[in-house]
Amino acid sequence: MATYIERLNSAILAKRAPVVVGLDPRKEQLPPGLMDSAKSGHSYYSDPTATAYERFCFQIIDIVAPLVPAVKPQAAFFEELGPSGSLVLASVIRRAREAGLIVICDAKRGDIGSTAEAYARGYLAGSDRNAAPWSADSLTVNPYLGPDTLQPFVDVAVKREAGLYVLVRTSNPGAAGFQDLIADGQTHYRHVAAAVEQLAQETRGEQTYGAVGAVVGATYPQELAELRAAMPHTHFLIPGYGSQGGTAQDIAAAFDADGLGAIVNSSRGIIFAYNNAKYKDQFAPEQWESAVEAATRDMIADLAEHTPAGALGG
Ligand SMILES: O=c1ccn([C@@H]2O[C@H](COP(=O)(O)O)[C@@H](O)[C@H]2O)c(=O)[nH]1
Repeated sequence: MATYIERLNSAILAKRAPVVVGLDPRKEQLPPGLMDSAKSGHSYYSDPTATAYERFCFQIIDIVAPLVPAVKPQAAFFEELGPSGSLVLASVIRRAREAGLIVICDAKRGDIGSTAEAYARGYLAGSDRNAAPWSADSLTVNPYLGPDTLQPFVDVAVKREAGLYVLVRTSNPGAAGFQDLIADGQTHYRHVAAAVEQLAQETRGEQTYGAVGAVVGATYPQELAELRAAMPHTHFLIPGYGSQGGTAQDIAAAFDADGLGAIVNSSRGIIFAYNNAKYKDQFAPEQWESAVEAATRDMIADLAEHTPAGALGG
């Protein structure tokens, strides 16, 4: 089999796009008709919203699978629905993997070591899709509990050829509140970055990038450039492009000269593009799928034009 980074890089090179489409279904923003048809027709799930989320995500997967290497389901929107949402999350992950997509599950897990191991076993399937019930290729991880709590995730990830993305510098407006606090003359996020880079080095084998990556927000271009220099073996998952204001120019520094080293997420900007001012005039709400495709293609072209991702496959 192949490691997470080998599978991810070959998918990025095949699609010539370092783009991950976020699957963040929100009931109030679903395209017209989806909720009504889920309520009226036969459904496997007791909650019609769960049925609507599954259909919506399956349709998005079908549209984006030929265009991008990866999807990132946001566990929160599925968990919000309770047990049926958790079943849909598993089913969406499975469907995405069957479509050939790399799946980054954004669940931001973290706990004391022995509990962290259970999270890792539940989410990290890696190269063997049947190895975990939520059979993701990689998982986002919260490092707040300390370095010892990252190790169980790393051990499971290495064993199963899976990946991790540890929160280092997040995209939200209040990121600096805790992450920029100084200890021993350095910001908290730089301490986390040093630990993550160490784990990336330990797990990279012959590859440039290790199994342990970092979440770095597109909304803080200066910190992103600084972290890229400090973390040469760490793959970056970059949220904050599009809806949160991050631009392609803001994230150009994240890529290496081959256009690798980072993958950029957009969730609302793609899946709810039909509702976005840029696409509203071109597509009626019933044409929401065409809006998804147009927004995905536009993001790919934007990154190709304004970042070293233009070098992919070239
Ligand atoms: O620092 C972070 C970490 C995670 N996220 C998640 O990414 C997506 C972003 O969605 P958009 O609609 O493209 O803004 C969402 O699932 C967040 O929970 C993040 O934004 N920032």
